[in-house]
Amino acid sequence: MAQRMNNRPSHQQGPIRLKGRQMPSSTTDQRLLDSRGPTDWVHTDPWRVLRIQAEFVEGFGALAELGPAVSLFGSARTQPDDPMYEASRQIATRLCAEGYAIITGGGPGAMEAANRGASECGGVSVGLGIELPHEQGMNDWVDLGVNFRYFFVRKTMFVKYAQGFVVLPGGFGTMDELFEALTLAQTGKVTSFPIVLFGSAYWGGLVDWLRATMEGDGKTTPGDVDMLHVTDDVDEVVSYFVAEDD
Ligand SMILES: C/C(=C\CNc1ncnc2c1ncn2[C@@H]1O[C@H](COP(=O)(O)O)[C@@H](O)[C@H]1O)CO
Repeated sequence: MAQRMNNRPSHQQGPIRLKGRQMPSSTTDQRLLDSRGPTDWVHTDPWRVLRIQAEFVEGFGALAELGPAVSLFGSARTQPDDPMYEASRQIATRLCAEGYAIITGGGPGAMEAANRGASECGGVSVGLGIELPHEQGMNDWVDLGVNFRYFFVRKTMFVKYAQGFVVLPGGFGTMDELFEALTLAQTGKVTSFPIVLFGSAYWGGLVDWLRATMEGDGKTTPGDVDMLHVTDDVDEVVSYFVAEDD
């Protein structure tokens, strides 16, 4: 059968070849660059899903090769003359000397102290910042900083890239981070995740309540509260993590 000659012009669009009436009057790049159109879609959930994906991609990319790390939490309001500021700095320095990177929320107070300890020790000082209504900016001691729009994306990073948590006295933000880790450990979503509460005077009352009232009322299983290790001793914090790794 004779081959039908067909030299009509064609348009290649990625893997697709178009001819005749299927040919577009402009290129994909022209449509991308020349037009604006309505902008409402920027404020819709499908677009947010892409932004959320982008945050995960950026976070995973920045932290994938971090090596062993500990996340330190504590009040954004801890002042440099508060003994807990120095404690946070010391804990970070000592963990850094054992080869751990230090991850914090990148803010002021106990976070700044921990980043300072890690940076001064020559280790990896990570800050996972969060967009807040009153912009604070990252503390000056963060050497590797990632800023997040979404709390839940940021919280994934704290858990995914750390071997455990050290929690210094703090407010709602600190409690949120502590109880997220406890819930993940209790439900088996993370295995072997040491959580140290530093400062027995601050945490003792909460731990007593968790045992006497929450566990006493059957709302947790006996033994759940033992996931929390309370101490006032920096050496003990360090040996708790080092022993876990052995
Ligand atoms: C409110 C103040 C500063 C807020 N800046 C913060 N920057 C980064 N991360 C923060 C900030 N505030 C809270 N966080 C996170 O929660 C934890 C501390 O919260 P708390 O309520 O102070 O305990 C901390 O670990 C961060 O991850 C200045 O006054």
